[in-house]
Amino acid sequence: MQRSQLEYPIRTTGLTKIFDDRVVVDQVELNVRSGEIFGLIGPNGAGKSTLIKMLTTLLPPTRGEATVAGYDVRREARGVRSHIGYVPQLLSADGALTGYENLLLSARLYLIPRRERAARIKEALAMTGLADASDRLAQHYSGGMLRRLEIAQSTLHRPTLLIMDEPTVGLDPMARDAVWDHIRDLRKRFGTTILLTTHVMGEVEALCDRVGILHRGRLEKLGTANELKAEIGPNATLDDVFVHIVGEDAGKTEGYYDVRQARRSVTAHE
Ligand SMILES: Nc1ncnc2c1ncn2[C@@H]1O[C@H](COP(=O)(O)OP(=O)(O)OP(=O)(O)O)[C@@H](O)[C@H]1O
Repeated sequence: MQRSQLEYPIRTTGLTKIFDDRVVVDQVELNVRSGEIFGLIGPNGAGKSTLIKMLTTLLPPTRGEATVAGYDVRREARGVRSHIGYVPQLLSADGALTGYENLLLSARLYLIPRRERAARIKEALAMTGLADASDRLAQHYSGGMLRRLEIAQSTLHRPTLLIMDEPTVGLDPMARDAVWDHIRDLRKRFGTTILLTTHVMGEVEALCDRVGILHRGRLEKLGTANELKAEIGPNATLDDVFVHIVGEDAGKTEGYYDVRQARRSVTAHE
């Protein structure tokens, strides 16, 4: 079965996570289409990261079903893992290694044959605009360069699906635009399906084909940005939609904050 050519690389039914007695993800029904860039938004604590962790097999669901790249997250975790790329919220690049060495490590991790590694890494460096910085230690990279390196690391094996938890948090507008361009490029070149979480409405408008609004664990709305806005009124913004759905919890939504504060592990090597 060619699972990588599925119509829906992500399908969930009644997906639920309960920590102790607390329902953190509540019966989520989500179908992400092949080749789409899907944005998941929600206030802090809405359950976005928990949902992503279930999809990436890092957390077992309490109830419900999910297939990712055609594999069941509970029973076929290895299949899921080998067909996805995952960029977590916290820094995953190793600051004590160069950009090239980080990519080589990922190439080994993803079992890319030795004879293909150098070409794959060269292509990834060119795509992310990091070729000139490949011999520098990652701890000297800017926040935007680190993010692009991490995306390159997590897509070296050409995954069907790339899942990113807040890929542009803390980045300045130029660095953010470069990450967006890279995400679009991945979709264009390889047909990669992309699921990302964000707090930034502009990111959803600029980048995402469809958006889901998660509030207190429930997927309250799903559609294109224009569809969601049209439901509220003729001149509504996505912010209006968000406030309409999450109410006072909108205040719990962070905007930008410093990438180095949010992602400390690179400094652990300094
Ligand atoms: N391992 C855990 N044990 C108990 N509670 C947890 C655990 N992980 C997350 N939670 C709780 O689940 C809720 C949802 O957390 P989650 O990180 O999924 O939200 P989020 O939408 O990603 O928020 P943020 O935007 O702040 O990253 C939070 O209240 C959090 O405290």
